Amino acid sequence: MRIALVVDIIRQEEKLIVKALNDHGIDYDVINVAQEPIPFNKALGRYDVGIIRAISMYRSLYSAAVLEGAGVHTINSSDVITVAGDKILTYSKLFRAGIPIPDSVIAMSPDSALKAYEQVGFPLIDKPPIGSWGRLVSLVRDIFEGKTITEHREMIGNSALKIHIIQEYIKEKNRDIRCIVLSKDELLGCYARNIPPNEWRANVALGGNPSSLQIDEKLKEIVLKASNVINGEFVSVDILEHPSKGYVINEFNDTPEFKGFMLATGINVPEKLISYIERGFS
Ligand SMILES: Nc1ncnc2c1ncn2[C@@H]1O[C@H](COP(=O)(O)OP(=O)(O)OP(=O)(O)O)[C@@H](O)[C@H]1O
Ligand SMILES: [Mg+2]
Ligand SMILES: [Mg+2]
Repeated sequence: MRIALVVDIIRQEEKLIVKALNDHGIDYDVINVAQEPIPFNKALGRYDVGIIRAISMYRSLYSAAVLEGAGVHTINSSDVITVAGDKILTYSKLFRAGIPIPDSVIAMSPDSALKAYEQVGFPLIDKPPIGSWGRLVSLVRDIFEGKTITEHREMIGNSALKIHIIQEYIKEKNRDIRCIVLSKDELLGCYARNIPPNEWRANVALGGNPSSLQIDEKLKEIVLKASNVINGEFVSVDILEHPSKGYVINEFNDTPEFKGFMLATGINVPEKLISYIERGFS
């Protein structure tokens, strides 16, 4: 077995994956796509599996696509990255499958965003379809803040960031829930991320404080159902707790960070991932 580990910036997570590969005595190459070009070349087929870990969504997406061209099994696949990396595409699949998501309106210009603000009502959340670590996820409390957000977004030179997901602000608990799923039907675990002072977001990157969580049947059911819908092979899922709807799926991530998860659950994620690959994806 030979593995390609695709990275751009090497985080603690990638170091832990390398350690698990070494512990299992598996042959691997680290391909840093921030430095090395990758050819459409059948020789890439020497890899059985590509573990896709670039921080940049587009680097991940296109690396997966090039490896798949040579017949490599990628985790995650370019199809999964396309959907999970884009919150609107994710919501489309989940909504169609009847899986609860935050009530959301999509606006594609500043004028339509201002209309959507009125429809949804303040306070609300406005975020772009693409992004991570909570960046640009905005709490909009009134029309003045809304006008500021729409003007700023319009100045960003990236088409996807000019699109607005305008959604209800779900503030039932001062936390969100993060789960990791492997192979679509194994829920590795979940933990709570508690929102720090002077924040509305729970991201660990923003100071969110990980704590352990009892997983109930409803949580397990919605997470696995949603993961099946988006076909995620190794994904993380963010869940919000809604006062009347119960659990709602906020988003998926196709390149899960798992430092906080390991701290809160004690579950060795890279070990599970490499064992799953070694078993032949079962
Ligand atoms: N509709 C909402 N209601 C309440 N809080 C929200 C809502 N949407 C986002 N948040 C908060 O903001 C955080 C970041 O939002 P989200 O997960 O959508 O963005 P992200 O940048 O993709 O995050 P990640 O780093 O997990 O990829 C969430 O973890 C949650 O705490
Ligand atoms: Mg995300
Ligand atoms: Mg998130």
